[in-house]
Amino acid sequence: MSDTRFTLAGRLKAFTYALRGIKFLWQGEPTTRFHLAGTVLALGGAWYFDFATWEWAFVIAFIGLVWFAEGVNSAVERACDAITLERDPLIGRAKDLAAGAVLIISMTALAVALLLYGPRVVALLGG
Ligand SMILES: Nc1ncnc2c1ncn2[C@@H]1O[C@H](COP(=O)(O)OP(=O)(O)OP(=O)(O)O)[C@@H](O)[C@H]1O
Repeated sequence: MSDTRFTLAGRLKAFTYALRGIKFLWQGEPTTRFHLAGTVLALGGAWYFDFATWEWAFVIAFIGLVWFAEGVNSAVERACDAITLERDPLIGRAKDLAAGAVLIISMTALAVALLLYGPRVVALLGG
C-alpha cells in the first residue's frame, strides 16, 4: 500500500515522476513533433502579430490543453496495452475515446486559432 502522509520529500518525488512522464511523452510519442511544430507556430505568430494579453492567454491555454490531452491519450494507450495486446472491443473503444478527446481539443484549438490569426494573416497577405 502506498504511503498517504504528506511530506515534502514525497511531493518532490512525485514531481520528478511527473517530469519523467513529460520526458516519456516527448520521447515515445510520434505526434509530439507535430504538436511542437504547432506550439512554435502559435507562439511565434502571437509574438509576430503582437497579441493582446487576453489573446496570449487563449493561445497559452489551448497549447496546454492540447499537450494535456495528448499526455492523457498516451497514458490510456499504454495502460490499455498493459492490460492486453490481444484485440479486444473494450480496449479499442477506450483508445478511440481517448483519441477522440485529443481530436476535440485540437479542432477547438484550430477554430480559436482561425479566429485569432485568420484576419491578421489575411490582412498580411493583402486580402
Ligand atoms: N488491443 C486492441 N483491441 C482493439 N482495438 C485496438 C487495440 N489496439 C488498438 N486498437 C485500435 O487501433 C487504434 C489505434 O491504436 P494504437 O494503439 O495503435 O494507437 P495510435 O492512435 O496508433 O497511437 P500511437 O501511434 O501513438 O501508438 C485504436 O484507436 C483502436 O481503434
